[in-house]
Amino acid sequence: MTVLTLALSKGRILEESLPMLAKVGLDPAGDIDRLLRVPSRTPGVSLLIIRPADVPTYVAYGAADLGIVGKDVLMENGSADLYEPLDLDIAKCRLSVAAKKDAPARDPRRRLRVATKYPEIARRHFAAKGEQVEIIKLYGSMELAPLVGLSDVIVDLVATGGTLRANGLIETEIICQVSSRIVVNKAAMKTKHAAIQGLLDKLARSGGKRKAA
Ligand SMILES: Nc1ncnc2c1ncn2[C@@H]1O[C@H](COP(=O)(O)OP(=O)(O)OP(=O)(O)O)[C@@H](O)[C@H]1O
Ligand SMILES: O=P(O)(O)OC[C@H]1O[C@H](OP(=O)(O)OP(=O)(O)O)[C@H](O)[C@@H]1O
Repeated sequence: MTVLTLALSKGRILEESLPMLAKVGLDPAGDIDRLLRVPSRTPGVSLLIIRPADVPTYVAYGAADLGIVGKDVLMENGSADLYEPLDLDIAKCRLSVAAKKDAPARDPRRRLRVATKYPEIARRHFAAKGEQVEIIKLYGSMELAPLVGLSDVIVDLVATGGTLRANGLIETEIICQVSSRIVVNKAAMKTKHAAIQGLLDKLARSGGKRKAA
């Protein structure tokens, strides 16, 4: 019988979280190739392997009790429906503004064009500076946009800076630091408190940083 369901962000976060999950017996019990729901090595805890952007939705609706997801996704989609008790300190990067290294000066009467997968974060960032911008929503390869004149700047994740450098872009502003977080369904935190707390304690002991309440 499933006692707890944990939603994992497939891709980079899954790869980076597996060593920590293995330490506490929460890694998949078998091969996860193509499987979307798998038992973990802890009886009663099952795992969902889903796209990062879907994790907050599964947890908010209670289809999963907990999830692992990047702070970038939480900031973009809003996380008011979720508790965020632990910072796992993995998949670390930052959200930044970047532009072409040799970009010519822009006509100040024209609004800055910003290409990004994070329209809400970008809008909030520029609004806080009193700047009205035109946001162009993209789904990947943001670095291409300034190179082909689609946008003046991008808002994207930067880790080593290698992708920016390879494409002749420079980081002009850091918006915030990003790492992966544990999120918890608010109702489950009450109804399954002991099981969830036990799991959070284990993850905290294996490297997760507790967030102030
Ligand atoms: N270069 C990076 N270094 C460290 N962490 C990163 C890096 N890029 C992304 N991340 C983190 O990993 C998360 C997932 O990134 P990943 O590239 O695996 O998926 P995605 O391409 O955003 O998702 P999807 O498959 O749904 O398009 C991001 O939300 C972010 O928190
Ligand atoms: O500063 P760096 O170390 O180069 O990392 C930054 C890159 O990493 C992410 O892309 P990812 O490699 O996940 O590819 P994707 O966006 O196509 O999934 C991000 O979107 C950047 O393109």
